[in-house]
Amino acid sequence: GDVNELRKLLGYGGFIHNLKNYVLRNDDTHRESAQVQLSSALTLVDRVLIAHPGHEHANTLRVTLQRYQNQLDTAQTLIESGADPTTVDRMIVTNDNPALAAIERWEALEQQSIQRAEHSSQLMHFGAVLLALVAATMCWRNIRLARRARDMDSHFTRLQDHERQVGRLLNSLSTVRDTAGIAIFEYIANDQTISKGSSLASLFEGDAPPTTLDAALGLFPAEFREPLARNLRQSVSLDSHREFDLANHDLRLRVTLEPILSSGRVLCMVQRQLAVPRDSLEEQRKTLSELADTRADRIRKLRSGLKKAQIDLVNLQKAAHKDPLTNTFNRLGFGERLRSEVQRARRKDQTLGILMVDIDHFKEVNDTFGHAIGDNALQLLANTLEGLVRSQGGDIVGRLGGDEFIVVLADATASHAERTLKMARAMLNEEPIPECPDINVRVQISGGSVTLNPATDEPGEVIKLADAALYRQKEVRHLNSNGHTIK
Ligand SMILES: Nc1nc2c(ncn2[C@@H]2O[C@H](COP(=O)(O)OP(=O)(O)OP(=O)(O)O)[C@@H](O)[C@H]2O)c(=O)[nH]1
Repeated sequence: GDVNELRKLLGYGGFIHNLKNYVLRNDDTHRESAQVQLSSALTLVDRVLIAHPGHEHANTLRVTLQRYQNQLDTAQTLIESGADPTTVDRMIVTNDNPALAAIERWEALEQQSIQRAEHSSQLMHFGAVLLALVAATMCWRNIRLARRARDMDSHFTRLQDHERQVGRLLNSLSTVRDTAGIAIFEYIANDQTISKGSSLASLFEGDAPPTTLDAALGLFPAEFREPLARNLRQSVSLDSHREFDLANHDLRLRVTLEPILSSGRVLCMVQRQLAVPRDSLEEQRKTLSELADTRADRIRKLRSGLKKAQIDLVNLQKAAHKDPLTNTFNRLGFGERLRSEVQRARRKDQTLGILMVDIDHFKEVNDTFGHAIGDNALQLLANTLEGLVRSQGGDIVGRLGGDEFIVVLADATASHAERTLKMARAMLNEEPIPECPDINVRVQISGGSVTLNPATDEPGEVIKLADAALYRQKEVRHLNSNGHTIK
């Protein structure tokens, strides 16, 4: 606005024009107009310079306007002093108007800055648009992401629903598989006439219901017909079931027949067919191998039990044949061994030496030192006799009861037995009874000996003879010892 105003004040019809008219016509009105225009222009420029002290074009214009003021003042002085107007005009006023050139430059500059401002505002505008675009894009992306997240959420929910549905479906499928095979045929029996239950009419799908017993029975599997007919006729309860493998299916059909009774009569028969999953081959194999393992385990246990029982039996047999205190044969064991020894001797045509032994006054040992010491005396005698017989061969030592022992010597006679008795006495004479408080006490024995010839003798009789010989000797010893046998 200032530049336009200056152009008006200084341009065509402005200061130069009025100055020229004043000089050439000496017209004060033109001079005053020129002065007003020049003053206004100076005021304007000064105002610009106050706002923009360093304004290059305003400064140039200010200098030019100062020169104009000088021209006007000089022209006025010359004109008033009567100088020739044309000369003054030629000298002072020229057609040249440097102020206009300055204004032009100023204007160009302003134009330029306006353009720049416009340019930068365009740039800013562009930037703003760009930012808006970026923001919009981001916003749009966010929206898209949010939408995708929501889509995924709902997709996930749908998947879960689907999964639940599939689960339900699978459950119901297995239920269906278990129960789909159930078919119920119901018949009402009325004596020999069978009529179909009306509520189950649909099962026959339009076929005429069976009206006779035979026709109705024909609907059941062959193996049920006979028992069903019998039960229907006899009006008794039937509880029967059969299972069939369904060919080409992994299923077994379990068919049951159940009578519905009323007042002791069969009202109707209900046949239930239940399809059950058949064990897979692998499961069957597994079950079989488990069964085999269990059986093998049981057989192993049985075997080891049997072995133990056999050992126990042998031990028991041994125990049954032995005297637990002295480990010599008891009466039972001795009898068995004697029989086999007699047979052997008979085969070999040999005789046996029999020796019966008894402790003298054994009762006194028990009474004086107690039963435990008495036991030790019995063991000492048994060990002595065992030590004198041949461990390998047919010799036998047995305890017939109490303090009475018997010795059988294979391939021997009574004199062998007598020698054994002497040796036993000699050894016992050297040996105190174990743990006996009186170390001078010795086990003293009496003995009776005989020869057993299996070819002619009866063993029982021979043993009685030996016993008699023993008691004879006992009597002699008692007599000699005067009743004092414990030394
Ligand atoms: N310590 C002990 N004593 C026994 C056992 N069996 C029997 N007796 C005892 O042995 C004694 C046998 O006595 P008898 O044979 O009648 O008499 P004895 O004192 O030996 O007299 P004689 O034979 O006539 O010399 C009894 O007192 C029985 O109680 C036993 O296993 N251990």
